[in-house]
Amino acid sequence: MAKKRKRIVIKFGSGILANAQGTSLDAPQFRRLCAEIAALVEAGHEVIVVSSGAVAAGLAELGLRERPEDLPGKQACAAIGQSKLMQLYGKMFVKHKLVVAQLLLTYRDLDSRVSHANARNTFTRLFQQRGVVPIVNENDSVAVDEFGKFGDNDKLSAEVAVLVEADMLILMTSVDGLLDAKGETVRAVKDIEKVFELVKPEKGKFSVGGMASKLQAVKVAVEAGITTYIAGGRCPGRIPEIAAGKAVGTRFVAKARTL
Ligand SMILES: Nc1ncnc2c1ncn2[C@@H]1O[C@H](COP(=O)(O)OP(=O)(O)O)[C@@H](O)[C@H]1O
Ligand SMILES: N[C@@H](CCC(=O)OP(=O)(O)O)C(=O)O
Repeated sequence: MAKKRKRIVIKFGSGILANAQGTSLDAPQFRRLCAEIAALVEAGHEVIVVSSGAVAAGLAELGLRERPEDLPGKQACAAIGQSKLMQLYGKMFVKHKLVVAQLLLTYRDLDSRVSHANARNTFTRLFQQRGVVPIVNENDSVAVDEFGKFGDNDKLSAEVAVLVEADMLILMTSVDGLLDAKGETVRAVKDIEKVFELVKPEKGKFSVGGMASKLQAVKVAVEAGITTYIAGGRCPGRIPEIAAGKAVGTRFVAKARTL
């Protein structure tokens, strides 16, 4: 019998959190996404949000219109933007009597058994406290490539889903799923290896990952036995629909879990 209360990791990409110009965060969009998550928590699910958007949120303060190429520029943007991001989540979730918890992770926080266990213990304790929504991002202001950066939040969200033994991972993005060569949404994928050929090089102006990184992340999650979805983050209702098992976006079938 399907579990009624699920542990769900939901990733929001930059493209669905920034406004069209990319100069600030899209507050109405945050309001709706947070309301949909609050309804899941109210229904008894445990939800972790992996949120991009820090760099996009910091651009305007530095007088920039595009993602900076240089590392200090990106890190300064993230340092400013991360606090704006959390302020906005805090403001939206408090309306639903929910508290936000910020977890900024680097690759190093998950690459050894000890640090892995520490991170997992934090999530476990947060879930014991009903009414908390953990919000995860990469610790961009200090993580640098040569010291093992995740690089994109698709990968990070899959690692978090594995860490907490999630039942489901949902990647909310600017398209309503993986599109085939005719531009139609692929409804279900049983063999992840067969769909990499559908990836096109384009991605959102403020995004890092692109579809290739999403499929890499999906592979990690489904191989760990976690059902994964890619779905449209600007389509109202997708989050509750997926949680209820409706066929929206693209569903990637999980491999059987090994003991
Ligand atoms: N086969 C495909 N199906 C859907 N989107 C694709 C495909 N190949 C490439 N893409 C691109 O992936 C983008 C989504 O990834 P990205 O821009 O990184 O979003 P996010 O900020 O949510 O991580 C889409 O806007 C689209 O341009
Ligand atoms: N950690 C970065 C986002 C990195 C990232 O993966 O972005 P995206 O491809 O939009 O999910 C930030 O907060 O801006």
